[in-house]
Amino acid sequence: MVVMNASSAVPPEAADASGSGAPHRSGFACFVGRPNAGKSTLTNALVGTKVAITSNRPQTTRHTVRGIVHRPDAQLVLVDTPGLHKPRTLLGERLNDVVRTTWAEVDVIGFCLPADQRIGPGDRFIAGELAQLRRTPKIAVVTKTDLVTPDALAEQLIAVEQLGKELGVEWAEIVPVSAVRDEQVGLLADLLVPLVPEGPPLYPDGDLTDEPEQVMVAELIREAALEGVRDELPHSIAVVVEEMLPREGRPEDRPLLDIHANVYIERPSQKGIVIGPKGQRLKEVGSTSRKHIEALLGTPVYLDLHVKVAKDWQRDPRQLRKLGF
Ligand SMILES: Nc1nc2c(ncn2[C@@H]2O[C@H](COP(=O)(O)OP(=O)(O)OP(=O)(O)O)[C@@H](O)[C@H]2O)c(=O)[nH]1
Repeated sequence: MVVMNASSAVPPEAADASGSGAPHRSGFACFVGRPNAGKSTLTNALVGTKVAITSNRPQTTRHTVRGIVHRPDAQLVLVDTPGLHKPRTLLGERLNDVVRTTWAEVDVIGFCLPADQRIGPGDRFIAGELAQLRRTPKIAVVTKTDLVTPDALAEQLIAVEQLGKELGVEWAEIVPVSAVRDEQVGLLADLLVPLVPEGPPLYPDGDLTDEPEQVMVAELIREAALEGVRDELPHSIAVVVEEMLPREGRPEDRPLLDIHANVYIERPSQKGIVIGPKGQRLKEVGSTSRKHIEALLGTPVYLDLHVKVAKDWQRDPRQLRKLGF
């Protein structure tokens, strides 16, 4: 596969990334891109563990989830943001604010563009915003390369280079990857590392994320609750973990973590969709998310889920705060 050097922003020591002489580097990177561009999947692939939340529905990453790539020569802290989009609700505006704040704080930005989608108005909107961030280096990441032919990929790489020229964004690199096939993911890390400053590790070895556990657990539940829901429900579900406590009186070698969580919807009419006939759907949501939570936390879990209505929570500032926005 090709890597195109759009400019020569990589300092010389990059050639010796894993070599003994190179100084240790550490810093923050974030992936931006339109909804469904593959940002979360790429974060997971780089970190090697499921930390960000993926879904085949757009706009599912609400929280800024960090994954941490530990290497002998560097530590990359990955910040995963929601997609930037034209805001229609208060929640939409808040999400965009989160994205812009994140951009201004990171050392390098990866702009994700799916290989199988034509560059559209959404991508141009983001590229235009990126052009205004003069000092932060940007890598264009062409994602999902496994979905296209080599010819189509080559065309997309050229289109991305063209997009940069047109809107005045200077790409430090343009790199094609497939997160699903784990192709060029390591190379992407190699290209990101030289763009973060020299410095000691920011997080202890072994940490994958500093997102509070409760938020990650809530995201796993939300992801399961969204699965298979076809209409506009994705924008109407929020999950809050009320309590996470080790069950008392358990033998030391057989611990159990009690988790109580509320699934919030906007209208009573949505309750049936989430719960399903005879509660079957909610049961599945519970057992699916429980498995993921157990894998994440490494302990058996008892999960107690309740569905509640928080009327029009997307438009109400007080509700938004309560739900963590
Ligand atoms: N074939 C293929 N599919 C991918 C790849 N990366 C992501 N996908 C799929 O694309 C869809 C969207 O991926 P996400 O990682 O959730 O995208 P995102 O950009 O984080 O999406 P938002 O959270 O909505 O902004 C999912 O169905 C993924 O499985 C890839 O390398 N190859």
